[in-house]
Amino acid sequence: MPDPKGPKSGGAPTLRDQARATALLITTAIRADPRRAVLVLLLAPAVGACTVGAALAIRMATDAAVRQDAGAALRAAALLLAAVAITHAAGTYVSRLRITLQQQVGLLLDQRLMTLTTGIPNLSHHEHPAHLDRMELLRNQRGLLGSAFGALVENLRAVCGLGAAIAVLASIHPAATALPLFALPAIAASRSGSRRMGEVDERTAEADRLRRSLFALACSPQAAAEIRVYRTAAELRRRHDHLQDEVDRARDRAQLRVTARLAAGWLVFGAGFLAAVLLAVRSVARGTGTPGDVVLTLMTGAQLLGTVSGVIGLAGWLQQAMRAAGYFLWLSDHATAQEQQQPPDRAVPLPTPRPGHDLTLHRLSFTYPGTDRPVLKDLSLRIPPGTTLALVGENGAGKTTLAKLLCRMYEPTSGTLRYAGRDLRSWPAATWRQALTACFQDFQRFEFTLRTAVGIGDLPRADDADAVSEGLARGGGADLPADLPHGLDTQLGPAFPGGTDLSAGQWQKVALSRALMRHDPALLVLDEPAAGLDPASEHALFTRYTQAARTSRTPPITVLISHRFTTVRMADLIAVLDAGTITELGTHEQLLSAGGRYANLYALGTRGYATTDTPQPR
Ligand SMILES: Nc1ncnc2c1ncn2[C@@H]1O[C@H](COP(=O)(O)OP(=O)(O)OP(=O)(O)O)[C@@H](O)[C@H]1O
Repeated sequence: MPDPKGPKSGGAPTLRDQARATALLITTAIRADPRRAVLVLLLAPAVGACTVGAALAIRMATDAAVRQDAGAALRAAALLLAAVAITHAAGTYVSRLRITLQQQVGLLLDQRLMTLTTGIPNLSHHEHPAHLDRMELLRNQRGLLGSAFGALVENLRAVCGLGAAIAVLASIHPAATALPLFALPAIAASRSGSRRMGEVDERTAEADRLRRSLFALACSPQAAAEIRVYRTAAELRRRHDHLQDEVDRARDRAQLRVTARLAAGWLVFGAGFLAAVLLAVRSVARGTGTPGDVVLTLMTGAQLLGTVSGVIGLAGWLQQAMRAAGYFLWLSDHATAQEQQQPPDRAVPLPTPRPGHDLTLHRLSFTYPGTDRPVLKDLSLRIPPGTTLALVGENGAGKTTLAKLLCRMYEPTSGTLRYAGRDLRSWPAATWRQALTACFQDFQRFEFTLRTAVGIGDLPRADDADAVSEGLARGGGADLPADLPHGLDTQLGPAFPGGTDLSAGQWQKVALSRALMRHDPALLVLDEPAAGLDPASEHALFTRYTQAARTSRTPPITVLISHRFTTVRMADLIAVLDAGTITELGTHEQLLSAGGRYANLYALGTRGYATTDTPQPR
């Protein structure tokens, strides 16, 4: 597979890639249904080879008719019946088995895909620009993974049919065995055509991804109101069509060249076919061949034509399917590479971190992979146990990025994050995450029941009504069950029959309650947790939260990102982030009396202006 960290390959899968993809498909089929897989893999080539049986029987029948040999004619008829019955009955049986098996393979690979994509310890495959197009191709071509196995089996069947046809031609005239060679230009044209079309797919993947995202945007319920207010429907359509034209033009141009080459290849095969028939006719004229040989040449040639065009059609399918399997293997390699960056297993694994220790940033810098602009620069900071640290700063200052690093969605480019004096990388990311909980700025609206949407914040207690009610009380959502038609068991989300949609603030309360489900986390990250809450709810929530933290025996370190200064001022420690560096650090009172940036932001914020981006009143 291509370098998992590198850009798109832009070329055809290598032989090694194809061998790996074939092995992946066969082993998956065997794992999915061993009996069916073995039957299909044995019967498909046998059925392919039997396809020449009918042609052989017709040669026998023709020669028997010329000789007026009734017995031989009867034997030929029996052979014809058997060949037709075996080829068609067994062929249908193999096709049915193959179709069921390819569905099973598709499902198994879907399951593996879910495990792979959610198991990667960081977000590199979702955010790295070089990976986005591949992930998009994998998502779009995922459906081909199951049919990749089908394509493999059908190719096996066709290739065995081809081999049998060559053997039959050899029995007529040694020179006739060269007929399949005349199919090579058509096969080569088809292979290079599939490769070219694959390259076009990769080249146009970005435009196609953008086109799809415009389509999704135009159809999304979230964007519906703004699209109407700003009357952007026509503009969205124009941009969508422009991208579509770009993709279509590239595909049409490539398709034209591919078709021209294919036509030339078929002309060569036609010439070879004609030569083989002339050879058979000449043999009859010279008395070295029989009329049956001419019939057999015609039938085998026609069959070869069908088989070769089948192989060509299948080759396109197979190459496309192999490409999809290649993207799967790329993700699998990427997951392995990311896994290898985790600390090696210890003989005695480090226990999950417990609250009650310092969290320190030591000369921490970070640049997003695939970019060259540092977003965090040389940050050093000690956060004592139980401290609520508020991060403030203008949009783009790097606050969310720091939150992502704390959750190990990325690792620092240089410097370290330490907990209890240990580099966070001493723990596998999954172990570190057991010690933390978080509510993100772009939190997910999980359309489950209210109980589950909150309860999954602490899976072992997800169904425990008391634990969920406690989480709701902590997250400011105590009144939600009473407001909803079926209390905790209300299905959330408009997409479900009987589902109830929530207001933006109510969804936020669900997300916050989910984050506050866990007992005793060492770290709590709250990134704009109250942006959707009304000021009274927000104030009540944080007053309750800070009081609870101060009286708890094991309060977590809380990292709070907020543009609301009424909330920020409640924090024990405030850090002002500006273009990736900490410019001010202290308590609310210390920073106010320093009269610097924080004091300025606070004055604006408490006058009702959330950030300095908002124009100041004159
Ligand atoms: N996945 C990413 N890849 C590359 N750059 C990114 C990525 N995510 C964020 N950035 C860049 O990192 C910088 C900091 O972004 P970040 O989201 O951390 O800011 P922030 O302080 O949280 O802003 P806000 O207050 O608007 O939420 C921005 O310039 C942003 O463009």
